[in-house]
Amino acid sequence: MEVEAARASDSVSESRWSKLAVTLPVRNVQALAASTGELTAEVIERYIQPDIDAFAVLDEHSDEVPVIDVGKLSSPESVEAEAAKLKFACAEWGFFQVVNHGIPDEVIMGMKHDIQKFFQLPLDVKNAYAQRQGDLQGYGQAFVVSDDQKLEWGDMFALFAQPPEARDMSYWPCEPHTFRNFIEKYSSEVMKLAHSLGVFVAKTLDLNPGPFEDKHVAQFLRMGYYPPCTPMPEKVLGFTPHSDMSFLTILLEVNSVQGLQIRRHGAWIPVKPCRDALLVNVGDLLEIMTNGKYKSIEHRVTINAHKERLTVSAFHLPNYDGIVSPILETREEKLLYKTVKVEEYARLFFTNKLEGKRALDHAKLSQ
Ligand SMILES: O=C(O)CCC(=O)C(=O)O
Ligand SMILES: [Fe+2]
Repeated sequence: MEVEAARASDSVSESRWSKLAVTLPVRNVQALAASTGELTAEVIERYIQPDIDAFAVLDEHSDEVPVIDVGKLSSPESVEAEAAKLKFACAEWGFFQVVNHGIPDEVIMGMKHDIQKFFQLPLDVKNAYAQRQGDLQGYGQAFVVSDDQKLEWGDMFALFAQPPEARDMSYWPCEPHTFRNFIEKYSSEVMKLAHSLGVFVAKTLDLNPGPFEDKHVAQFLRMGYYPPCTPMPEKVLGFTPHSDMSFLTILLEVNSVQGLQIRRHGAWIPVKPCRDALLVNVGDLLEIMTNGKYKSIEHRVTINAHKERLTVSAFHLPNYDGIVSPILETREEKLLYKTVKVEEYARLFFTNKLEGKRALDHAKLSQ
């Protein structure tokens, strides 16, 4: 009975998330990159990013992203020091690597293997999977809202995952044949991790974990494929600068090819992929909930001249029908953000092209 009820209300929320993913059809970049003869100056023009060099890239800071050991957060002897590191990471970086995250190695290895196989499938096979779940499951490029907009040098396959007891996997890809099973396991494990990180995050602010636990009942999995760009890798981006709408995002860097850069003190810091870690970032909704103490940081994806990059982003989102409110630590604390309706915030986020932090600016109270 309970599962049935969850299914009914979740499917309402599911179809409502799906209405947001409006995007114009554009060419598949993987196919384009493979057909070098077609890469004329005119074609590539649409991908050239005029502001790509606007800020310095500081390679020398690339191994400074904080590392959080989940094992240490769970043990009474080490929890205090590790929680202090977590607090610093969320407040000062908005990004951190997690090690000892508890996700079994075979799940991560299986997911990594099958994703690479999946992207090698013919385009029509991938497209067919994308059309099976309406707008919720997509293949190609998201957020293309106008014909003259610059395009990103990457494709994605995205799908929506409910909590394990309510999910419908019948639309998920089953090629290679183990893929659906690995997506299911990976998605569940990452959801559990997001859940426990949410609780640890609440503890670092001495807040009641309740509201932090129920803020990620839905998950979008975005599998990204960024082909090499032989003619001009330094002029294109796999993902333009944006902050994530989520509560927490957890990123798996499938083949450890570097590409992600995060905005810090006005410059871009490349993040060095770490084989045994997952990369976590604070999303807009967590910034709002913490009244700005934890930061949803802008990031972008650069492109390699010779190597493809594959990633899986797992965005953890609250219920579509809910609200997110800033939670204050003390009565004296000044309120800096509005309470947002998830539905309205999502609409704002998805209908604006992701230019920096525009959606989040709307949630700030003018001082
Ligand atoms: O693929 C990546 O490295 C990051 C992608 C990203 O920023 C996102 O999916 O929001
Ligand atoms: Fe992102």
